[in-house]
Parts: sequence; C-alpha cells; structure tokens
Amino acid sequence: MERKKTSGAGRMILEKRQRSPLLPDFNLFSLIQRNPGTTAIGRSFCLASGLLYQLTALIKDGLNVREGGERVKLHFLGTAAAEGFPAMFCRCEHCMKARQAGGRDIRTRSSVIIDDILKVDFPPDTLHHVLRDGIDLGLVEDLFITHTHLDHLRAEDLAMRLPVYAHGLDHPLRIYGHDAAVRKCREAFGRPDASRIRLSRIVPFQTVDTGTAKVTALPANHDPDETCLLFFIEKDGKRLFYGHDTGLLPEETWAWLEQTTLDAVILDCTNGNLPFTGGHLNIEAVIGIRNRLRDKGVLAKDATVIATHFSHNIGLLYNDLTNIFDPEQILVAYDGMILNV
Ligand SMILES: O=c1ccn([C@@H]2O[C@@H]3COP(=O)(O)O[C@H]3[C@H]2O)c(=O)[nH]1
Repeated sequence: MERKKTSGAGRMILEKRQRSPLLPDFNLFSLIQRNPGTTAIGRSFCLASGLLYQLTALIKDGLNVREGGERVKLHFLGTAAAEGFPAMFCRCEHCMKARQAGGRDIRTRSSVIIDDILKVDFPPDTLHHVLRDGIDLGLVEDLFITHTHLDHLRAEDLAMRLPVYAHGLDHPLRIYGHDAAVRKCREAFGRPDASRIRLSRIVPFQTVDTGTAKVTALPANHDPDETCLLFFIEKDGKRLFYGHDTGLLPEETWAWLEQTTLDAVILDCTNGNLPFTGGHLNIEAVIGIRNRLRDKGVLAKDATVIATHFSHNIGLLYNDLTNIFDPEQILVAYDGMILNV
C-alpha cells in the first residue's frame, strides 16, 4: 500500500523538532495570538525569540543531516534489559538514582520502530511506548521477533489488534519469528483472521521481502534452548544491523555480515562494565565488534554505531555511559531517541 512520506531532510527536521527533549515544542506565535494585550515590544521579542528557536533547531538538526539518499528513521522505544531501569522492584543505589534523575535514565524494555512501519520486538511496555511517544501502532505493517523472552514478546497484547479491541485498520500486521515465537503467538491468540494478523515462521539466513524492506534473520548467541535471531534490515538503500540480544556473535553471523556494508549497527550492552556473559555483551565487546566491523570494511562512511539494552546491574547512568562511549564515537541509546540514518 502507498503511504505518504515527507521526504528526506525535511522529515528528519520536523521529527526531531517535535520530539527533542532539549527543545520542547513551545509555540510562541500562538501565545501572542492568545494575548491580544501584548505590546508591540513584547510581540517583537516573542517573534525574535520564536525565530531564534526555529533557527537553533534547524542548526542542531542540520548537524545530523547526511549527504544523499533517503533517510531511514530509527525510533528507540525501549533500551533496557528485562527488568527495566530503574528495575521494577529494585531499591539498589543505582535504581534509586535513576528514579530521582528521570529523563534518559528511565529505560523500558527494548524495541525499535523503523520509519513508523517496521517494528522489532513487542515488549510488555508497548502500550507505554505508544502513549509516551504518540505512536500510531496501527501503521505498523511488519513485526520481527528476535526471541520469546518476556521482555521481547508479550504475545497476549498482540490480540489487541483483533476485532472489538481495534477498529479502523486497513492492513494486516505481518509477524515473523522463529518457531518458539510463532508457538508463543499461537498459544496467545490462536489463528486470527488474516486481515488482522498474519504469522510466519522464519529461519536463520532467510530473507523476507516486506515490500518496504528486505530483512534477513541472522543467528544470535543468546539462549541455548531457543533459536534467537538478529536482523539485517535493508530499507531505502540503508543497511542496518539489529544486534541484540546476543553474546559474542556466532562466526556464521560474522561471515554473513562481512559480505555487506552497514549504515547503522545496534549492539547489546547489557553488561556495561561487568564481565560479559554467554548471552549478552558489555562495553568492551561492543567496542571490539565495532572495531572488527570497521577493520573488515563493513562500516559505511559515517556509519552510526549504537549501544542499547542496558541492565540495571551495571550501575551506570546515561551520563556515565556517554562519558565512556563518546570518545569511541558510539551513541548511547535512550528511550524515545530518534535517529535518521
Ligand atoms: O549474569 C547476569 C544475568 C542476567 N542479568 C540480568 O538479568 C536479565 C535477564 O533478562 P535479559 O537477558 O534481558 O537481561 C538480563 C540482565 O539484565 C545480569 O545482569 N547478569
């Protein structure tokens, strides 16, 4: 189906201006209109401030504009490990600090939406994401599931796309996952009408052509009891690697990745400065993977590398993480972050 898209840089600037936490949307012009008593000096001040605000936003956003090609919007809905940050029941020093700090130190269970129509994972915080970021989930056409752990697939909530719970939908949601994910979905909502949900089992190295993107499932190194997937996503000429949850990448995944180029790489940083475990990475491993991708010529010029999926156990707040990752030119994801690559 054709969907109307605002093109390139204009779209990026619009979105970043609407959502930037540093530049809240504050319409000075409507303030003037609501206050007919405003003096000429006041009106001039407001107009000048408004113009300055618009200009600042354009300059800030302009810094992110790249040369050539359609941009792909990556919207990070959640950036935490299973327990969230602060963790639900946790009263440790770091969770207490995060509760107090708020903002970028509040992390929910991980998911990303690409160009508003392609989603990876369906965590239990999805309703919160929809409400927090004003997302129209009815637009999403394709949902790729990495694995069935509770923070990545809340299958029961997908039933909210069925009749009675959802109206006005004009296309089915196509869901793709390995066999455990398909089984979990079937147990949650059976075999619904294909106009609402279509479920497909995919296997490692299979490429799905959604019509808007080509998505290849790659093996993760996460849970020995389940085939967990990572995704290579090619959309509008951009190539992205969705690389969590995983420990050190399997060599067969490396072999596949080394045949391509990547414009954006999203990596698992669950363990922060702690030693990495079998199923997750830490800061050192994230930097190591970035270095290998760079050394093998996989990273495109100006490629963006992003660390995400942080556990509360690492005890690092957003500023601690940026202090570590900024010198490495690796971005630290936060909830609500929008990138145009
Ligand atoms: O050795 C360990 C094992 C686990 N954990 C935490 O438990 C979580 C389980 O879900 P998850 O796999 O999304 O993320 C994990 C981490 O946040 C940890 O910090 N250290």
